[in-house]
Amino acid sequence: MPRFAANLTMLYNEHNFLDRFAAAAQDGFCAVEFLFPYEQAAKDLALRLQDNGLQQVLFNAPPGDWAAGERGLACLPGREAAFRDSMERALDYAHTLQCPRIHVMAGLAPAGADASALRATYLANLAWAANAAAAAGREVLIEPINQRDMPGYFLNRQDAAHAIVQELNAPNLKVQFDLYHCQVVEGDVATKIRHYLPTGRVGHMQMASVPERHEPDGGELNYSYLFAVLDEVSQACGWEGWLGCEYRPRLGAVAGATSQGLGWMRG
Ligand SMILES: O=C(O)C(=O)[C@@H](O)CO
Ligand SMILES: [Mg+2]
Repeated sequence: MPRFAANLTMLYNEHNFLDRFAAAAQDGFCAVEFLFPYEQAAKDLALRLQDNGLQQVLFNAPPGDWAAGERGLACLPGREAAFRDSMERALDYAHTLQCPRIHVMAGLAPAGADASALRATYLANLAWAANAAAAAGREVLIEPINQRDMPGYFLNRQDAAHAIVQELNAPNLKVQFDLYHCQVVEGDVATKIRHYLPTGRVGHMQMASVPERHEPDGGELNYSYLFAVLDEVSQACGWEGWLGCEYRPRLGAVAGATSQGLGWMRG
């Protein structure tokens, strides 16, 4: 079976954020990820990891003003200074959490913006971020996200993400391959696992059912089949990454909802 990481932003919402670590460990997870940790002190998070025998495998750099609608800064001309500040903040957290990888969100394409100017800004910011992260021994990840969930998001397709990683040619810049977004945008998920994992450009994976973004035991993707493909391909090419459980439990945030929904993992 793949190595599963619990996404503490989406799972265990029946608990306070800091209590989600223990809940995940009790359910058998040994790794966690989350989106934005910045409301908590890094040292408090590190303590929860340590107390519960967990490793942090991924989190996101600050995405700009989320409440105002921003979804990352990396492709936005004129926001380079804010982007660098966000990356430095993320690297500080990564150091305390001993987290090897940081997801850097691209941002929403401003209406009417010149796509080539956005791409040039994105590439320049990613090159800077990869360089800063390399000095700290971390990886930078970029994730294609579907526009149904995030209208206007700049990076949507696997091939576009891989083209950028190839163009920048920084060994610590990789793709975050979220099977949920891949299925929504382009499909052919098993073939893409077979194609992209052996390239060495995939740094992390995530999953959820489609279209509901619930547990991976229903909807239009057959995860039993995809886990077997992932196992086979990982073994053949030596891929040793994590598969983040980035879904909203079907039962919501009622007591025990996340644990009750984990039958797919136990089976
Ligand atoms: O939405 C996703 O998928 C993610 O992985 C987040 O990090 C970005 O919203
Ligand atoms: Mg994702």
